[in-house]
Amino acid sequence: MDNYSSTGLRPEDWERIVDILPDGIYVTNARGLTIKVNAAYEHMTGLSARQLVGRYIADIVKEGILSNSITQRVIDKGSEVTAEQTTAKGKRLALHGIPIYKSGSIILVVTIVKDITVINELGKELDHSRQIANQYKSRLNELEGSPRFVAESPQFQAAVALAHKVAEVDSTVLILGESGTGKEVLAREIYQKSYRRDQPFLKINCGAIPDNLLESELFGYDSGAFTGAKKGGHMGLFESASKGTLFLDEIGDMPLHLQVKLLRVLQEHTVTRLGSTKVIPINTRVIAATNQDLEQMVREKTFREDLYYRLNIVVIKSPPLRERKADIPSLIKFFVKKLNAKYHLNKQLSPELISALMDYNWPGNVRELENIVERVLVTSSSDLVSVEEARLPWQTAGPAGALDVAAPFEEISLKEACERLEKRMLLDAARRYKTTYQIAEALQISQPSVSRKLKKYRCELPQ
Ligand SMILES: Nc1ncnc2c1ncn2[C@@H]1O[C@H](COP(=O)(O)OP(=O)(O)OP(=O)(O)O)[C@@H](O)[C@H]1O
Repeated sequence: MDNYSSTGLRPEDWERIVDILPDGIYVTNARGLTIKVNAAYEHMTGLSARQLVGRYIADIVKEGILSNSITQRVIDKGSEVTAEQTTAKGKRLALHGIPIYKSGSIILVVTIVKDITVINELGKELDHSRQIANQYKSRLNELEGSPRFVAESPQFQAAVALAHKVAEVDSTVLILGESGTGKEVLAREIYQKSYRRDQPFLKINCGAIPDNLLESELFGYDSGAFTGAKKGGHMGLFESASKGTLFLDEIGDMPLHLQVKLLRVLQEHTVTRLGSTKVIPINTRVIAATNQDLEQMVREKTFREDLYYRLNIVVIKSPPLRERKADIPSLIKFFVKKLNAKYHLNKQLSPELISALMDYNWPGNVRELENIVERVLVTSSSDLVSVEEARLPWQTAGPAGALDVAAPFEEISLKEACERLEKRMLLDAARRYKTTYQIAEALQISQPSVSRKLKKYRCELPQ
C-alpha cells in the first residue's frame, strides 16, 4: 500500500493542494528539469507554468526568463541554499532551495519562494518612524526648555565641555568624583551626544552584585557553564551593549580577577562567554566611574596597574558641589520644577531658604540636595516654604547631637557648640567614606587628627 492510497489522496489532489499554498513552489529533478510550478509562483513572478515546465533551468536562465537559478546552486552544492531576489516588477522575494535525496542522490530540488516586499517595506517604515520619533523627542526637550541637567558653574561646565568633546570619539572614558556629584549624568551626556545615542545605554554597578554574578552579567555564559545555567546560554552586557555604551559604575569595586578580563575586552574588542572558547567580536563603548582613589588602590595592589593606565587615558572630573556653589540655585530650581510636576504641587522655596542651602557644604553632593528639596517640598504645607518650615537636618538637633543653630546662644558654650559641630561633621564623613585618609582629605585635616577625633567621639568606621 503506498502513501497516496493510505491517505486517500490522489496525485492530482496533491497538485491542487500545492496550487493553493500562499508560497511559491518550483520543483525540478536532479538535472534541473522543471517538473512543477504552483499558482503562487506564477503570480509572484509573472511567469506562466507553460513557459517553465518541461524545460531545463539552465536554458531558462540562458534565455533571460529567470535572472539566476537557486536550483542550480542547490544541485552544485548538494545542500540547502537561501537567497533574496528582486523581480522586474520590483517585488522582493526570499528563496529557499532544498534538495530531496533518495539513496544518497538528489532526486528533486524544491524551491520555496516568499514575497517579502511587504515585510521589507514595513521594516523600513518602522525604522523611519523610529528615527522621526527620536528626532521629535529631542526637539520636544529643547522646545520645552527642559535641559537634562544643570551646568551653571564654570567647574561643571568644563566637565560637560570635555564630555561633549570625547563623545565624538570612541575612546574609553573614566569619570572620577565623589558620590552623588553627577558622574552618571556625565556618562549619559557622553552617550547622548555620541553617534551611539540610538543604541542601548546599559549600566552596571560593579560594587552592588556578588563577584560570580558580576562575571556572568558582564561576559555572559554558555549553556552548561555551571549548574543552573540557562539553556542556550546568556548574553553578557558587553554583547548586549554592542554598538551602544556600557557604563561601569563603581569600577574600583571590581574584583582583581575580573579586572584582568575587562582589560582583555578593552584591548581586543572581543568577549568570551563563561564556559565557552568562542571569541565574539564586540563594538561596545565603555565608560567607567568611581569615587575611589584608583591611584592609591594601585599602590595598595587592589587595582591593577595595567587596567588603571588603560582607563586613565581620558579622565573627566566631576567636582564636589561645595566647590561649585554657583550650581546650587539652578539645581534647586531644576529639582523644584521636576518635583512639582511629579507630585502635582506648585511650591517654591523662599529666598532665605535658598540662601541657607547655599551655606551648607553638601557632603552628599547633588544627590543630597535633591533629596532635601524633595523632603522639603512634600512635608511643607505652605506654597512658599520658609527656613523654619523646612527644618533642615543640619539646623535641628538630631540624635547625633548636631548643632542646633536655632537654639538660643546662651544655652550652650562656644566650646560645646564647636565640639558638637565637629562631631556632627566627623560622623557625616565616617558614614560617607571608607578610610581615615579619605575623611582627612574631605575635612582637610591630618589623618592622625581624624583617628584621634574618631576615638574621642567614639565613632567607628563602617566595616
Ligand atoms: N548637574 C546636575 N543636574 C541635575 N541633576 C543632577 C546633576 N548632577 C547630579 N544630578 C542628580 O543627582 C543624583 C546623583 O547623580 P549621579 O547618580 O549622576 O551621581 P554619581 O556621581 O554617579 O553618584 P554615585 O557615585 O553614587 O553613583 C541623580 O538623581 C542626578 O540626576
